[in-house]
Amino acid sequence: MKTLIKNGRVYDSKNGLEGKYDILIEGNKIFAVEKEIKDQGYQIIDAEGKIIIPALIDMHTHLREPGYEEKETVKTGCEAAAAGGFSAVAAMPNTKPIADNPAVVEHLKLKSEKAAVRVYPIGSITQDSKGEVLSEIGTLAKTGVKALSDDGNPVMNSEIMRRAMEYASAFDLPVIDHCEDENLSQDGVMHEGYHSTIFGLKGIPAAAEEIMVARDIVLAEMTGIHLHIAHLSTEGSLNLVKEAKARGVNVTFEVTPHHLLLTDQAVEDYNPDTKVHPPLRSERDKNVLVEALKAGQIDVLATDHAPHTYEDKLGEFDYAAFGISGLETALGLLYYNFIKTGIIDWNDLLRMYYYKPGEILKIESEGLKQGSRADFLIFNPEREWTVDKNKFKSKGKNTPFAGWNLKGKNEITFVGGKMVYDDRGGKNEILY
Ligand SMILES: NC(=O)N[C@@H](CC(=O)O)C(=O)O
Ligand SMILES: [Zn+2]
Ligand SMILES: [Zn+2]
Repeated sequence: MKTLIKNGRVYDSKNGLEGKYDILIEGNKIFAVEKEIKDQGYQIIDAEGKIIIPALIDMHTHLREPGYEEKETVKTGCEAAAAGGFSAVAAMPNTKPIADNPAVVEHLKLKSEKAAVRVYPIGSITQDSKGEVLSEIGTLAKTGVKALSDDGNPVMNSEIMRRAMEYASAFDLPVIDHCEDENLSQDGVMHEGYHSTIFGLKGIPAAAEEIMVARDIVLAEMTGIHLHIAHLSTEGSLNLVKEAKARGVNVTFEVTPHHLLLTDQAVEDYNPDTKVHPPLRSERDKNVLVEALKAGQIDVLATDHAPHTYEDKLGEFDYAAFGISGLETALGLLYYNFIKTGIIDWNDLLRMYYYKPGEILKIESEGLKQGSRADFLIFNPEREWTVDKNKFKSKGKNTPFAGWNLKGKNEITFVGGKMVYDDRGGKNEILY
């Protein structure tokens, strides 16, 4: 049975598409994309007034399984991804146990088989992500990890990082680093600056991130590997990466929606859902990141979806867990704040949230063309909605965006030719 999506406005400039097109899908593939396809008894989805783009790829997601199933499971995390308009996520290895060996990676692959979206495993750089002994990088590569990262933790020892990069290059894997000098961040809980002083909270200076970004760039230059900086959040880090790129260093970076939209001022009510690594930064940092977004200088957008339980976030700000549950708000926030306002367009979004992550992870990301996998989303730009964490598919209700009123929402996600999410008329349904 073929399905015909009619009358949608399609954006995918890489495949020469911008305007009204009909899309015919058969099995898991796109059979045709044409100005008009005649109905020959197909199953029809009317996308009049809707926008169709390739479904997004989130290269920084925490699925928490195995070990922290109370926070999230592969099933719930992938449902959240489907609802958010993603067809694929890359899963960070900071589970329990850490994905530093083939058994944990195989477990994830098995769990992912029945999930709503595709899952690409990331292996840890060091055993138990302790930063002391390298993981078995060759074995991890054979198991199919798409990158290496100790995310959640920095690799403090520069010698270990150097060796990790050398091994990674032998297997053509990018190294994704969570840049944080722990001697500087210590037990800080928010960005160090005016607001941390006023709120009486221990700060994490911008330098804690920037020093590690600088070190990693030096090591990437020395080893020639592809370095990817996770959740870049400061002006200083951005400048370091820009300079390195200009010198020809193979470095890319990602920015999260929350660092583009919130500042350290958001911590003023001591809401633990504003507590995240790296911390929400200064107004200036945020503005500089938005300028970079506008100038086309950001490589990748990524959620850093970090779900936690209510209990993990309960109590005093100082003791709450770090992290924001981001998969179900990312696209709505980015559309309403940056696309609708003309700061970026749909093709910019695709470059940062589909093509570049696909290229970095070396995974299929061919967009909307005949013969490619039918992974796309149907977005309703007129739909008004309010972020309601109780409607999240994710177990992680920890969002600082609760109650935000947005216009424009993902309504349908197709993964491999199958509709996995349907929110027409507010159904908010996952379909298997
Ligand atoms: N971002 C966070 O604040 N938390 C992440 C870890 C990480 O991305 O560093 C988590 O795993 O909870
Ligand atoms: Zn991190
Ligand atoms: Zn993370």
